[in-house]
Amino acid sequence: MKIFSAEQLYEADKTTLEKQEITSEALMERAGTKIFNWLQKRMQGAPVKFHIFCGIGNNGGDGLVVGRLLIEHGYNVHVYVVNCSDKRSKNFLINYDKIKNATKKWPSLMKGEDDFPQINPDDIIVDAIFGIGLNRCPSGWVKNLIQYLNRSQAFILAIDIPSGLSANAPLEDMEAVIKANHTLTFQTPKLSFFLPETGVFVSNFDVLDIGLDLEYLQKTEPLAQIISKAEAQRFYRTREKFGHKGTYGHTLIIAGSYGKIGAAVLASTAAFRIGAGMVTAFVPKCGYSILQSTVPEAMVLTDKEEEFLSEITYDFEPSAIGIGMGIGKNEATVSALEKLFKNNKTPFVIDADALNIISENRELLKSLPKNSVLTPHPGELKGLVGKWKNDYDKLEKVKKFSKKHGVVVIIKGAYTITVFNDKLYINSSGNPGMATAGSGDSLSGVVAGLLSQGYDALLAAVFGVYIHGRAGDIAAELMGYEATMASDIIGNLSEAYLDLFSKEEPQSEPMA
Ligand SMILES: NC(=O)C1=CN([C@@H]2O[C@H](COP(=O)(O)OP(=O)(O)OC[C@H]3O[C@@H](n4cnc5c(N)ncnc54)[C@H](OP(=O)(O)O)[C@@H]3O)[C@@H](O)[C@H]2O)[C@@H](O)CC1
Ligand SMILES: [K+]
Repeated sequence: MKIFSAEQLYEADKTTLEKQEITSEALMERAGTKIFNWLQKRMQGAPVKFHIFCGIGNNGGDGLVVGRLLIEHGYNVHVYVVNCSDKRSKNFLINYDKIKNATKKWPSLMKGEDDFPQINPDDIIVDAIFGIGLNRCPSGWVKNLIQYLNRSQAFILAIDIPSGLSANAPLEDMEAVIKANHTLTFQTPKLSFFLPETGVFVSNFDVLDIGLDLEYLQKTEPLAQIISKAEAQRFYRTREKFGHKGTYGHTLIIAGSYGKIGAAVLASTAAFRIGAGMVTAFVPKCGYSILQSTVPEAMVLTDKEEEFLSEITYDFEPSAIGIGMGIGKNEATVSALEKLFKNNKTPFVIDADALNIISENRELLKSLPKNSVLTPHPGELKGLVGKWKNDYDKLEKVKKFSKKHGVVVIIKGAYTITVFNDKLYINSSGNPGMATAGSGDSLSGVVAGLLSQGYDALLAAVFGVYIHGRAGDIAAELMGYEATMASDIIGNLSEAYLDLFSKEEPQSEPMA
């Protein structure tokens, strides 16, 4: 699924009206009806009280349509107009009249704090104050209203986007945003739903298809692409009937130091589980017996040092190398890394301490093999690209870094985002149970294992992140978030593969 900017959505709206020869009023009726149907399916006429807060733009217009339809179907509804300006939109005004005609009374006009209504915790609030047309921070009594609604404990359903949040621009005032329990967003989700600073206001969302012009949506380059099951199915490469272990490559995992040999174990196992034909682990001497006994399928090479890596030598041609997990930052390890990178054309996954070493020895960036996949967590990312002002600034910095060094960067987080040049791929699988030690090591093993099977760097990254997240979802379904460990994620890679082609993904489900 594609993510479009607010500007592109307005353009799509315009094209739709022209091509479908409908009025903007009809499109708003369509959008409002989608919201109403969603509610009706779940509420089934329940006598719960709805408070619908409408702004004076088209988001408010949507709120008026929903209010009218709910009232016509016998629901207990109070509609308020948050009268923050005189510049009411045309479709707001049309629907303002329509609700008056249908109900024989005007909605309540709110002009300040004295008009704030009493709201009980078991009421439902529909937030239609601002949509994607927000052009400044809510202030004054409107900001106070937003805070009042957030404090009410009532369930808040946001239309299109929680009011106060921009679709694709940074947040200026954390205190002036509706904290929605659920958001029903039109046509495509908005970029701010997926970024840590703004995504916290959108705990769950559904996408409602309002029939915007398909041709426009297909041909327009989006801000970002969401990767879910449908996309992952397309990325998957069928295993050949006459393939042999050599066909699926030989992954070299260079990982571990004294006390952190587990990182090498996890990454090697993950590389196998994702389908690498052979895996060799390169570890300090102290890791030899551990690897041989915990991953008997793997071959093991050891450094001359007992506890850390100092010189990386191997006598075969790996098809991919995963490096950095648990290696520490010993001086000898730094120069070993430098030598390894120089003139090496093997596809690389670079993780953890290898990233920290690069951050602290920036000359290493020059020898970074092109098309490497880097897998930083936020701390490691800061080391690579510098501090950022906000999540949008972060994305721009990473795009620049990716372009400059010719590498794929996986920004790990609640929604992991893969960046390659100007393109963003947002992963939809995964869960909070995966925030656990070793989860990153297993992802590096997965991506390295895919690279060695011949997936190119971007595909290995995007597909690997999806499958890894899906394995984490299956693990969490069985064990719960708290008990899920990295080895459980690896243990469920098989299920994640099987799940790719097993059953249909439910439509319009929340993506978290
Ligand atoms: N595009 C589509 O495909 C479809 C879109 N649809 C719907 O339209 C919505 C977008 O509608 P929209 O463009 O009218 O903007 P909206 O968010 O209602 O607000 C604009 C108004 O708010 C005002 N204002 C802004 N910021 C403010 C602030 N901080 N504090 C105070 N005022 C502020 C601003 O005032 P002004 O800047 O003029 O003073 C203006 O009057 C979209 O989210 C979706 O729900 C669907 O109906 C159908 C298909
Ligand atoms: K809204």
